[in-house]
Amino acid sequence: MLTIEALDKVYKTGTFGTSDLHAVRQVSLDVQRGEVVSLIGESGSGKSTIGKMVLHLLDSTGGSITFDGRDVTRLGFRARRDYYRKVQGVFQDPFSSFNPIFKVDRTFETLRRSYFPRVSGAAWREKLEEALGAVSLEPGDTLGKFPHQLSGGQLQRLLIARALLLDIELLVADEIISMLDASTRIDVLNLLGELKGRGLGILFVTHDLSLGNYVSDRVVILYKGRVVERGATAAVFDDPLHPYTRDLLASVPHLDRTWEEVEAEESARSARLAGRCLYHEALAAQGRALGDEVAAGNTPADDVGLVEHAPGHFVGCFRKAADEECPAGV
Ligand SMILES: Nc1ncnc2c1ncn2[C@@H]1O[C@H](COP(=O)(O)OP(=O)(O)OP(=O)(O)O)[C@@H](O)[C@H]1O
Repeated sequence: MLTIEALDKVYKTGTFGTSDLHAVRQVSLDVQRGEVVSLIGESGSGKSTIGKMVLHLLDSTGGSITFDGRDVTRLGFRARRDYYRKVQGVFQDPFSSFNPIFKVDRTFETLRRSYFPRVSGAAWREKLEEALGAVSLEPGDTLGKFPHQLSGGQLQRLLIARALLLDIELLVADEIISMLDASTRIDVLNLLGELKGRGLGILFVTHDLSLGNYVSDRVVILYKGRVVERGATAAVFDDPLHPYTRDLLASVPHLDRTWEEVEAEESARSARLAGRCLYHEALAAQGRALGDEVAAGNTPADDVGLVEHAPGHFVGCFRKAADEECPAGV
């Protein structure tokens, strides 16, 4: 459904826009129907920039984004409208998505005017109640209220309901639960699970590894704008290969294990992987001469800058992720 290939974003910064900030580098990933893919990385790793490019809120600098095979990086007005019927985003702060001086209903009315001008009042009401039901909200509890009269979780559900009114196929969920309290978080996560069960594809943007683990089928680990590892959630979480992924995982508290157990496991893994770069080893095993491939202008991997270390489990160069260049020049 959604395919991103070698996506790049350079922001112009500085007073006169003379400096470049390379926020997203050669990122490739895909999201299929009925699948949750988590984009995980620390603050500043480029997650939101990718989400915004998918939502056409930002232009990319290079690479491609296709939806069902159609390039969506350059859309005209009408094509953009059609795209937004299928792809919608929900963001971190639900309060800032509503105008505090209007009742929440206004958000739905705006949508109705833009997309459903010919739908009768009764039919619209039915459709709205159905969408609210899908996110477990009672119309009587939420409609007719001002944003400050509702909780963050209720507002976030209203935004998801708004997206559902368009029969979307892909939801970009950017840190949508970071501002919610623990019990509401689980409700919203479970809701995402239900929506996925109904065939929705979800690109779930988070800095929180445990959330990524909870909801997603596949994870993409991002570091300084670059994908360093990606694969099935269980594969990446059970056998993290890239040092950055391992650092991220080691920093998550485990309720079921003592700190000593986690440390022992991590030092055994570090010893196993010490001094090795699985990226280069895998390429060597595939009999590829890195230098020759690069000189020929080829991408020396199955994916941009990644090798498939195990089926579906991709890893990048261990050193390129840091600011230093890859010693093999890839
Ligand atoms: N409009 C902009 N102009 C210039 N630089 C930007 C702009 N937006 C983001 N950046 C920079 O691009 C990099 C990636 O930012 P981005 O917001 O995508 O990261 P993120 O992983 O989503 O972080 P967070 O989790 O904190 O939102 C950061 O260094 C950020 O400062």
